Amino acid sequence: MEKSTDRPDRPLKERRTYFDSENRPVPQHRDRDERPAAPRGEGREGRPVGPDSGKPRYPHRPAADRSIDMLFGLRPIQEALNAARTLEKIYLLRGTKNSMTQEITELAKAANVPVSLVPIEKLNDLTRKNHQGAVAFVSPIDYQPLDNILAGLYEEGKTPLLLLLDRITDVRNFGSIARNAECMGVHAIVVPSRGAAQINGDALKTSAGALNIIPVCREPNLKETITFLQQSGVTVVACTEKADASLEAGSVDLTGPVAVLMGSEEDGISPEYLKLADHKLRIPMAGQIGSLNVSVASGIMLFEVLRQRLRAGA
Ligand SMILES: C[S@@+](CC[C@H](N)C(=O)[O-])C[C@H]1O[C@@H](n2cnc3c(N)ncnc32)[C@H](O)[C@@H]1O
Repeated sequence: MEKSTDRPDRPLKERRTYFDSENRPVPQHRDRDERPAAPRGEGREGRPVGPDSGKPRYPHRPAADRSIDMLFGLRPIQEALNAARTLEKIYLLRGTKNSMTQEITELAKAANVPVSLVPIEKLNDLTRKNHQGAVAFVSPIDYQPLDNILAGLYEEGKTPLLLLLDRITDVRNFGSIARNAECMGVHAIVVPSRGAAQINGDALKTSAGALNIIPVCREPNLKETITFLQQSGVTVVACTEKADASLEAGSVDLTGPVAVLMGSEEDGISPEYLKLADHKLRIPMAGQIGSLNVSVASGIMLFEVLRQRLRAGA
């Protein structure tokens, strides 16, 4: 059986800074150069592996008003970003150029919040014309930094199991995948900043509450994320109906640190991610339809990871 971990000694790469030396969250909109240095350990782009303080590694912010799920107008959105509120996405009126929209765009970029430039009709539909050229969707969850979660898992002696979702856009598929993930022992779900399903009330409901339990990490570039994970000793396994290797053959050891990669409903897994993956596995099928629903496929794949780990006594 192929061993799934062949890079035990590779260090975590440098990443962004998320916490100061007191373990307080650093607002993500600040210029990187203004941020305090990582307290200890290696960090990608100055992002620490995590302070060894015994305090919660990724504390939740004081409860924001979760009943407000949309913000209208430039000033409220700017203030929300400055207060490090978690936004799902921002719509700005196409063609508007002023200092406030420029600032919002920069703050959003630093906070990994996708911004779309949209026609006025879209904003009017959402807000009964009361938008001043800007609408934002407030997230019902706080996204968490992947580096800290990974470092925390290693420090706690756990074997990381992560789920990478490449552009899963259907909200209910996403919720259902989160439920599978939570039930199968996944430690964190990773989604791209752009092209992921909006996390909203429907997603929470379909997840049966899993999204309140399992951390979700929003990453600006999944290609870099895959490389970072591999350099951190995590084997990336692409789950694709196009793979030659079949899951039931049991040829891949999934008992080490593993990230399972699932592809989008429309296009599957991006070729550039497939190239990077350490293994590609296919779930055998006996019918005529070419592929399973991605939520079903994730459940089967994650069950195989759990099955191997239980057998190994993990
Ligand atoms: C609906 S499928 C994508 C089909 C898409 N039309 C394509 O061309 O790839 C969505 C995702 O579910 C997973 N999936 C579906 N069936 C699978 C199978 N038999 N084996 C492994 N993964 C599967 C893969 O991750 C796939 O990218």
